[in-house]
Amino acid sequence: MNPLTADERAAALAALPGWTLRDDGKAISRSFAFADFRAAFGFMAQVALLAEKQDHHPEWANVYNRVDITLTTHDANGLTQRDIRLATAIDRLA
Ligand SMILES: C[C@H](O)[C@H](O)[C@H]1CNC2=NC(N)=NC(=O)C2=N1
Repeated sequence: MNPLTADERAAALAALPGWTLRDDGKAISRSFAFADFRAAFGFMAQVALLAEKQDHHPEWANVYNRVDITLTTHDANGLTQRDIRLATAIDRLA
C-alpha cells in the first residue's frame, strides 16, 4: 500500500480530532487517559484484538492510566490508509 500524499494526510487528520501528524509526516499519534491502570489495560486488550483483526499493529506505551499510541505502516515506511482505518476503529473504542 502506498503512503498517503500530503493532501490525503491533511484530509484524514481533519476527520481524526485528537490525532497529530509527526513532523516527518510518516506517523500519527494520540494519547488516551483512563481512570486507572485497569481501564487503560482493558483498552489495550481491545486494541490488540483490533490490531490482529486488521493485521496492523500499533507502536505504543503505557504508564499507569495513560496509553500513547503511534500508528505508521512499517512496510510502506510511511502513513497509509491502514493507519487511518486503525485510528478510526480505536477512536470508536475509546
Ligand atoms: C506480515 C504482516 O502482515 C505485516 O508485517 C504487517 C503486520 N502488521 C503491521 N503493522 C504495522 N503498523 N505496519 C506494518 O507494516 C505491518 N505489517
